[in-house]
Amino acid sequence: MWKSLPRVLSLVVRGFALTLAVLATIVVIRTATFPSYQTSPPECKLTDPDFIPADQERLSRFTSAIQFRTVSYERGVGTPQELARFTQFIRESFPTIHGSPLVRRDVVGNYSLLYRVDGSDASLKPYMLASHLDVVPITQEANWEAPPFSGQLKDGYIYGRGTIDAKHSLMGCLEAVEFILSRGHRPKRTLYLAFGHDEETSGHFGAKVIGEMLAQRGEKIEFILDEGTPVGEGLVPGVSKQVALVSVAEKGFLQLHLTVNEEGGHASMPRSESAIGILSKAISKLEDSPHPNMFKMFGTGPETRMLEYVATEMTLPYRMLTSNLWLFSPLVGWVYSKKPQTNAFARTTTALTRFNAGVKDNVISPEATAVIDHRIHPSSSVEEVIEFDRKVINDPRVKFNVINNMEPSPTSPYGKDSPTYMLLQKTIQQIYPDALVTPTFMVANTDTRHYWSLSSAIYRFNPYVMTPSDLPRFHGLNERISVQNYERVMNFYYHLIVNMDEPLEIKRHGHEDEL
Ligand SMILES: CCCCCCCC/C=C\CCCCCCCC(=O)N[C@@H](CCCCN)C(=O)O
Ligand SMILES: [Zn+2]
Ligand SMILES: [Zn+2]
Repeated sequence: MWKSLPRVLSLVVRGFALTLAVLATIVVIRTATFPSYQTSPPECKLTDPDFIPADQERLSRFTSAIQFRTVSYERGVGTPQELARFTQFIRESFPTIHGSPLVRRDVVGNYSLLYRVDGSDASLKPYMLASHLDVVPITQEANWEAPPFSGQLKDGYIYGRGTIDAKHSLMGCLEAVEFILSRGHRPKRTLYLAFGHDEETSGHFGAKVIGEMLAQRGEKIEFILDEGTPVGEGLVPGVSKQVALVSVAEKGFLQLHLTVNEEGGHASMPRSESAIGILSKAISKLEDSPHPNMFKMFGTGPETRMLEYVATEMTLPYRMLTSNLWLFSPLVGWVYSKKPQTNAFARTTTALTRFNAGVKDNVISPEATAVIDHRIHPSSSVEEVIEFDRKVINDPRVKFNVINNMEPSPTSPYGKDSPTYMLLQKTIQQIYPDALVTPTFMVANTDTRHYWSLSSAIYRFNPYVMTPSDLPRFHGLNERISVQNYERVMNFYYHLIVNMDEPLEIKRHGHEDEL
């Protein structure tokens, strides 16, 4: 038996080498032949006279919009007087829209706005552009480079709460419609503009009511475009070109309230465990046990499609990994887990957002509570997340209470078979001729959850450029937008509305073979 050992070892080594050689060959072939999902930009860009300039008048309207302190604090707790003033400002600032016989304006839930611009061809299904009037509260006001409700212009940027979330798209849509109507143009297809007033606190009194109202009217919408992911610069690992990230789905969420009740008492005679200690251990376990990495689970959801769409444009190492996710998805998953903004695409995330306990320095608190904010990956579910957390905590003294939840959204159609996705892609390329376009999903939430029954084609996209250093400005310090980006925003919506005059099914602009 020992005599044959060298022969067996040699066979094993050869087998191993052969397997490696076969794998390497497959990897090389796939890297070299991986398909490109990109199309060349359309030739017909709108020319100068057809371009909306970010002139003094438009910038001043945008600045004024930022100056309204339309803050949403908690569900049902907002700033009604500011909202009323802001909607009045909108009415006065866009006289053509508000005076047009083609436009119907409904005020919904006291402050939200729903506009219907009647198209000339009633046989076409309407589409909808959405945004919101409200903003999140200010933090660290003293550290802002310009006052947060000033709309101050500084070094080519407009500063203020709402500049990127999301008064840019609210005002951009209105500027585009005002521009089109003031030129005497009537769109072929009916267009809705839906602007909720409490998106930042879940849209319960705004978008939800708009959704119900349209559903009651029996309205079916061709496609919906709301705020969302941006044109990323340096956001997608391995891609140096700009990447327009079009969210075709949205993560779910689960806000969990955890409570521990134990005996309290005098701080001089503590028991071995306290409510605070038990809850601290529980949430520390949650932080130490992230939910499964979907890349490592060989995911086939939007997270992998997002990468495959830009694979051919990646630097060689990333290109090789992405063209061979069948082999390397665990490695890609590991890379993505390293940064918060990419980790959010890899898994269900766990954020510990509140921790409350104790009333006095020398009193042992009988109760400790915490809030966990999970954002649920499209391939998981609310039930799976609760089950996972219970197993990780594994302590019956920690009581679970679901505050609020939503399953991940359905995925909207994308790619060459979806005329609406291709129309968005074409419009994006008219504004960003050098950008790649890829489907992805939203890691945060939007008002679109209230519109699921109205349309199966729901997209979330912000037509401005963002770099990694811009991400903390979302809900954060020094929120700002460049004048150049605001101009792109207005022109994106304008181009989109013009493009919607073409029949959706028909291939356009000499790119027939690509559509
Ligand atoms: C590999 C690709 C890497 C991409 C990098 C990340 C790109 C992400 C960029 C932007 C995401 C911004 C998210 C903006 C969210 C705006 C919506 C929002 O704030 N929604 C709130 C709703 C709150 C409702 C109450 N529960 C939220 O989600 O908290
Ligand atoms: Zn927003
Ligand atoms: Zn927001």
